Amino acid sequence: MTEASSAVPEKSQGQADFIRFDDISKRFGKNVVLDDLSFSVGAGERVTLIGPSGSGKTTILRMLMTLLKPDSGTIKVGDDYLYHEERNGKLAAASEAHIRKVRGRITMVFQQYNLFPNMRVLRNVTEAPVHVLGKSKDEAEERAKELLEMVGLSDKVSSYPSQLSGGQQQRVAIARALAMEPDILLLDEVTSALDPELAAEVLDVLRDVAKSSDITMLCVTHAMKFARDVSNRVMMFDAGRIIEAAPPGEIFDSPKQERTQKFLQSVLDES
Ligand SMILES: Nc1ncnc2c1ncn2[C@@H]1O[C@H](COP(=O)(O)OP(=O)(O)OP(=O)(O)O)[C@@H](O)[C@H]1O
Repeated sequence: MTEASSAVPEKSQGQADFIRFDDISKRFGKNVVLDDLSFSVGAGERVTLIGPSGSGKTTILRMLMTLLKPDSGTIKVGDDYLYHEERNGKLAAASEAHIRKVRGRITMVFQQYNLFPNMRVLRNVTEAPVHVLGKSKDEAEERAKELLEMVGLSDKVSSYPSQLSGGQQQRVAIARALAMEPDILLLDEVTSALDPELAAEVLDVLRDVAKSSDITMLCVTHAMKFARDVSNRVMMFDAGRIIEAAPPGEIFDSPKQERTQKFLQSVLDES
């Protein structure tokens, strides 16, 4: 079993093991993607997942979104189970109603912004709060305007996504995610498709989000400076296991594992 300690940030008043993965395994055919993986994340903690391509980082985020089911093990968010291994070793998925409840607390921003192309920016942000959270149109619009101001796009509320740069579209996607008032924000390589300048704008917005809220963040990224600024903890994945987990200063300045050193060097060489 691979156990990564969970450092709870001083600022967090919340649960130390808000998100728990216990003995999670997942394989696709012969490809073992997650190998008996256990870790926990405290409420309000910001955790960055790093590691080579194919090491299982996105798989973890997708399981939290219930887009993907583990083969075995238990995943818990707060007091709610997403997947639960029973005594007989069988995997029990939580009920649909239960999953909906947990899903309502988690949102994810993807590498591709996935905005609705036929809707203006404002409606992109209000659509789910109105139809999923049941907010009134006025209330949703008021909040959407605040969020669009926060991401620096007040002047784009009436634009269509195709009229925006990639960085602007990604900032709309962040506003849209936050409009769902999540407890947990999952970020999957959100700047990988962007030029450095546009990526920097998006990362600045995320720095502000991290500073101004107590949202729990799990972030897959190659943007190491951002990870250093924002994270409480960095977890290094290799072949479906966490081989090292530590605060960013420690892992970036004096990684213990040779594999981590090599990976960080390769990221530096790329940039
Ligand atoms: N639906 C699927 N069917 C088959 N194999 C899959 C599927 N989804 C993921 N995989 C495989 O699982 C492994 C882990 O993928 P995952 O996307 O979690 O890695 P990652 O660490 O996020 O990598 P990257 O940085 O490239 O996104 C990869 O080998 C991938 O090819």
